[in-house]
Amino acid sequence: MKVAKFGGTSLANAEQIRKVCDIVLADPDRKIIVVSAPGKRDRNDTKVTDLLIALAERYLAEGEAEAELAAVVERYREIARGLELSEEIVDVIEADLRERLKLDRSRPEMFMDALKASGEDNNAKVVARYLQSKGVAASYVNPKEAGLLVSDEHGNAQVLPESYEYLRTLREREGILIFPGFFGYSPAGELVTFSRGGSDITGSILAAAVKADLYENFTDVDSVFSANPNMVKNPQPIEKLTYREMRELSYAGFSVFHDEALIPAFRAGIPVCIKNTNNPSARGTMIVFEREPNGNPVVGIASADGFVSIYVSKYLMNREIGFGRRLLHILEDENLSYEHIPSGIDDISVILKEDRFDAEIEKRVVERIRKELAVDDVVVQRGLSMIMVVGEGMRHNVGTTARAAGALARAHVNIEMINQGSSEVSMMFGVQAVDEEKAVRAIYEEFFQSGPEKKHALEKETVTNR
Ligand SMILES: Nc1ncnc2c1ncn2[C@@H]1O[C@H](COP(=O)(O)OP(=O)(O)O)[C@@H](O)[C@H]1O
Ligand SMILES: N[C@@H](CC(=O)OP(=O)(O)O)C(=O)O
Repeated sequence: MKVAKFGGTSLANAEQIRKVCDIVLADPDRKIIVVSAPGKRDRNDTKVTDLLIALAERYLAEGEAEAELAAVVERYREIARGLELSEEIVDVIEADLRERLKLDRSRPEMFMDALKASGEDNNAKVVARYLQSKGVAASYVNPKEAGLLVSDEHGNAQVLPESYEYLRTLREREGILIFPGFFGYSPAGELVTFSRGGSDITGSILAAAVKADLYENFTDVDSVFSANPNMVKNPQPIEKLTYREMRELSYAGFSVFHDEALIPAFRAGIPVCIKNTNNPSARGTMIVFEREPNGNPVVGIASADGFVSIYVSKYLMNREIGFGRRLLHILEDENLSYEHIPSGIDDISVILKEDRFDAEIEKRVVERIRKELAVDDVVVQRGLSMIMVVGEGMRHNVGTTARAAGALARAHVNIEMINQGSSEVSMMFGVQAVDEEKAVRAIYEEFFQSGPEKKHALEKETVTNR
């Protein structure tokens, strides 16, 4: 049995949905189908999830949002017409949205999640209806009734372990099951969404629960590439990645697959395949426990902007017991999580996501660090990008850091910080956001375009993350 997830771009309009259904019907093992909300039809389009956020925001602010509601309903109307479905499904969707708008607005996060999730929920109903119209035994599955239980952190849910047992019973159901991605229900029965892009997580949970032979993740590119194709022209496709490599890469900016989506499949030992809805015969990228080395220590280079660094220095910091704990405690009091902590003898930097660190929080945090930790200096630097260089082969390969740093120096990119990840399969460079693309291209050229003479032939062992 296979679980197949189709992303927003794969379901953006009627033509795409027809392709998806052809793919589903082409393989009888594709039994559980996870769908996203309709995504962008072209570069300048808006995803239905973003239309729904706009709808919820306006309704929360003004108690009225007819234009925003109409924009969402129109997307489904266009799809229903293109699929030659009766208009009745559009009425059902509009009625559903109007019901959701009646929910308690005094709890904006709950209200927002209910609206956001309608994108996948209604799309799952459309896809099921279309398959039924073709005489296929397909049915929509409601995540509540199926037992997809999640924590109650709105917009950032985590699956609860008991879900797996409930969801396992999906195996026994007849026909093709169309399951909406992106949300589950808290034990109190409230709808809660995963973070953005979270339909990938739903697919992984279901694949783990039903012990699928394969989790297929259909998107709009032939494979995962060794660098973001929006930054590097024709980057090398990747045939195979280990779970650990993919987790590092997706965490660090490969938006093609959600970084939290790997864990359920990994724990259950389910291989993941990233494939293209628009070119299903392309082999795609397989994500597995281990892969053969290919002579290149680096498999991919990811990047993301929007980071801030808090640099703290204090003479003899290394001898002060509890310094790190007290520093992190200050962040914990502000409900801040951190991303990286490169450190030296007398200094330490804490890297955070910038969007959660506004000027007010910054002032409080800096004051407390100065006062409570009696430091020599504390400097906040905003506008940073993190470049992550990833590859299992880096564990056995001396000199990878020097090659990457050399490439950055030649491209005149100033390195603000380096963190050789403890996982040994990644290294991180902090650079100014303006230099992000230049940095990615420079490292890409070093490891993927410099000719065979530069490739390290040292990597002998099978790379593994078992
Ligand atoms: N390294 C990469 N390899 C492949 N695609 C990437 C990479 N980095 C970023 N992307 C982008 O991810 C996109 C697919 O992800 P997403 O838009 O979330 O798709 P979906 O709608 O299928 O969920 C691709 O179109 C591509 O622009
Ligand atoms: N529609 C949701 C969830 C999702 O996974 O979407 P997509 O498959 O289009 O990335 C979002 O936009 O966040």
